[in-house]
Formats: sequence, C-alpha cells, structure tokens
Amino acid sequence: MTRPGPALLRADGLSFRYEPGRPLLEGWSAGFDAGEVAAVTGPSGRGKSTLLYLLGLMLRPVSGEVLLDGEPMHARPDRERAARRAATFGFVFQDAALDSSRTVLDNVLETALYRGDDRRTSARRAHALLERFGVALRAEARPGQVSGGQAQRIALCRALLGDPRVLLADEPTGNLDPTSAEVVLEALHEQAQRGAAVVVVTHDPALVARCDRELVL
Ligand SMILES: Nc1ncnc2c1ncn2[C@@H]1O[C@H](COP(=O)(O)OP(=O)(O)OP(=O)(O)O)[C@@H](O)[C@H]1O
Repeated sequence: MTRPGPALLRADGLSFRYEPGRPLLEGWSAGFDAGEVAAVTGPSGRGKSTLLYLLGLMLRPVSGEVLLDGEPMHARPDRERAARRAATFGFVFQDAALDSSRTVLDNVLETALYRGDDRRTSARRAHALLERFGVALRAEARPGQVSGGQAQRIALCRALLGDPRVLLADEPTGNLDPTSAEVVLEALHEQAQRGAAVVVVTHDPALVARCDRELVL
C-alpha cells in the first residue's frame, strides 16, 4: 500500500513571540498541500503576517518546526534557508515591499537574479507577467511613481516569476478594485493548479469564500 507523502509545507507545534512580547503562536500546527489555496484569517495583530514569515523561513520559531517536503528547516544554517526560500517560495508582502531605488522591472527580477537565473530569460518572463497584470507600462518606473494597487500587482509578478512551489501572499487584494482582485485571485488558483501550495492572509470574506480552506488564527 502506498502511503501519502508529507505535506509540501508543514508547521508542526510552532511557538513564537517577539522579544519582549506575549506569545503570538503556541504549538500551532497545520499542513499545506500542493494544489490547495488556504486562507489564514483572524483579528488584526493576531500574528497572521508573522505566521507567513515563519512559514517562509524568514523567522525562526521559538520552538516547533517548519517542514518543507517533510524536511525540518529549523536547524539549517541561514545561508541554506535563504537558498531554499529563493528556490521554493514566492512571497507577496502586505505593503508590497518594493525597493524604491530600483525600477519596477528590477524589483520583479530581484529574487530570480539572486537565484542566479538568466537575466534575459527572466526579463522576458517578467514583462509577460507585468503585461498580464496590467502594469507593463510601469516597468521602467520607480515604485514611488506607481499606485498602491499597482505596487501590489508588481509584488505578485515578483512572487510568480520563479514559478514558486509555495506562494505566500499577505493581503494580496487589499488595495485592489474588484476586477483587479479577481485577476489576482485567479492567478493564485492557477499557481495552485500548477502544483503549488498557496497560503493567503486576508480579512476579505469574499476572498476566503473562494479559497479551498480557512485557518482561523
Ligand atoms: N518586528 C516586530 N517586533 C515586535 N513586535 C512585532 C514585530 N512585528 C509585529 N509585531 C507585533 O506582533 C503582533 C502580530 O503582528 P502581525 O503583523 O503578525 O499580525 P497580523 O495578524 O498580520 O495583523 P494585521 O491583520 O493587522 O496585518 C502585533 O502586535 C505586532 O505589533
């Protein structure tokens, strides 16, 4: 009999607090499978963004583990965690987190170039993504010259550029009109259909209703 493999991404007994601070997570566990869009919801300040940082290997838990393909990541050295992050994860930060000193295109290319991907191939793909999300004309602009909603779509382009196996998105439709939000939601589902585990932090009940599962923090 074949047993199901490990979840693509798994949180196992995660505890975390900022120092000094009250515990945000205590023994939190969940699995995220390929092909699934999971929503993480809960009141403001409960630790949803922090959970994404833990899942995305940007923070280390106080105790517990994040497992990628069943492999525990806690004890891996920073350099290996960063390399795994660049190879596996796409991250859409809540405030887009674009570097204002670089053009939009260079922001989208940032992780790909860190990974050592070919610049010309990556740039072609970046242009196609910017086109798809309606921000191609802004490719040579600086992030300070684009709107909040455009910045959010640019951040999504950066996250999708490497065809990530895990896509972590923090309020990815927060600044968007309904039509643009729909385009983003479709992109999240498409990435899941391509075999990614997608985790979306959101306060939007309409978005939650369109996810496969809701985890309430
Ligand atoms: N770097 C930090 N140092 C100390 N405390 C922090 C830090 N980042 C966040 N916090 C605190 O941790 C708590 C959880 O923050 P977090 O952003 O994870 O919550 P959230 O659920 O995503 O909130 P929201 O829905 O408002 O975005 C908050 O009280 C916040 O002030």
